[in-house]
Amino acid sequence: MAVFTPVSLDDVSQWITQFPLGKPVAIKGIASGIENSNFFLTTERGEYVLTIFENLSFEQLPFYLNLMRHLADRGVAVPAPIANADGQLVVPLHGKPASIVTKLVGKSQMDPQPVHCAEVGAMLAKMHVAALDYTGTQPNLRGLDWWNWATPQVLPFLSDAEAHLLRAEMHFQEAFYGCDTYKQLQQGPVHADLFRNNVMFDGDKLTGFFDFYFAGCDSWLFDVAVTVNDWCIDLDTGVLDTARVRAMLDAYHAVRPFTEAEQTAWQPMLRAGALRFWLSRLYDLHQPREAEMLTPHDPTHFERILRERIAVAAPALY
Ligand SMILES: Nc1ncnc2c1ncn2[C@@H]1O[C@H](COP(=O)(O)OP(=O)(O)OP(=O)(O)O)[C@@H](O)[C@H]1O
Ligand SMILES: N[C@@H](CCO)C(=O)O
Repeated sequence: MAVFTPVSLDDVSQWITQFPLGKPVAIKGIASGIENSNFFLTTERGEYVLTIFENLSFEQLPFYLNLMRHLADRGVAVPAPIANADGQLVVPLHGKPASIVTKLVGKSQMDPQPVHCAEVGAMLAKMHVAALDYTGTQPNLRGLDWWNWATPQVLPFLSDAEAHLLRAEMHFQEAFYGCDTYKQLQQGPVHADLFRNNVMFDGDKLTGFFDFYFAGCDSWLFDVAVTVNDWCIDLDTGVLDTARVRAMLDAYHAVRPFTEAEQTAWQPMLRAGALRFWLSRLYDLHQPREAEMLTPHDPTHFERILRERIAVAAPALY
């Protein structure tokens, strides 16, 4: 159940007059999602998603919502945030920050085929290019600095073999992030959490990326690695499926050609993408936030992926 702050039609009838959306007709809580309270909101003008943010603040949210607005304005398939009469995308509701965005058609594709991976690859490249002139700045808050901070927090809970892997991989990634090739990688706003459950499909057609709340500025290649590590694997083993990897990378490359530096950095970056989620899942498991309500994701999934990426070279970028 993911409605932490209930909202009724009565609650929104006055509140919504600040938006150019006409009268509200229906509101329905969305059960999935673990971070925020989400609702499908139907008004005279159409269908929208209303989100009440349970953890992010009024100061933090503009980076994400302005980025989504920027992308939507440039034809990238993302929910378009709706501004109120004062041009604000984030406004209080029941004392918490809230926003309204357009509703994407379709559902998540949890058993992706090469055709879906190609759609994701092409839209990801389009998104990277479209975000280049976005003026908001924020680092990836789950980047190398966070890994360095989180590592000592989780080490006491790990077996010797896990601790050895984590220390060795942190050492490897520190060296990689410091090398000349890494410094040549194109950086810009990235989604950084583009898993299967954060993309909507209508049949085989991609209708949108959503859940931008881990977005930040990082290398484009990191975004590609995170996405490949979720969309193009056998979920039981973490082994890459060459047909899906090729479909995603070729479609990306056709929109925004990969560079030589990216080709060189590809194998270590896939390891970085696996380490990031191994570490965050370990952290959420061993250091849960107060009031955490749901079972954390399984860290061993990403430990397996990391070991696999170390042992077996992935298909080349191009
Ligand atoms: N713009 C949208 N259009 C259609 N459906 C949406 C939209 N935004 C969210 N949803 C639906 O709401 C669900 C929850 O959204 P979301 O994943 O963003 O929630 P969350 O609380 O931020 O959770 P989590 O961090 O677990 O992903 C999604 O799985 C999706 O079904
Ligand atoms: N995609 C993340 C959860 C945060 O959205 C994970 O699978 O660990």
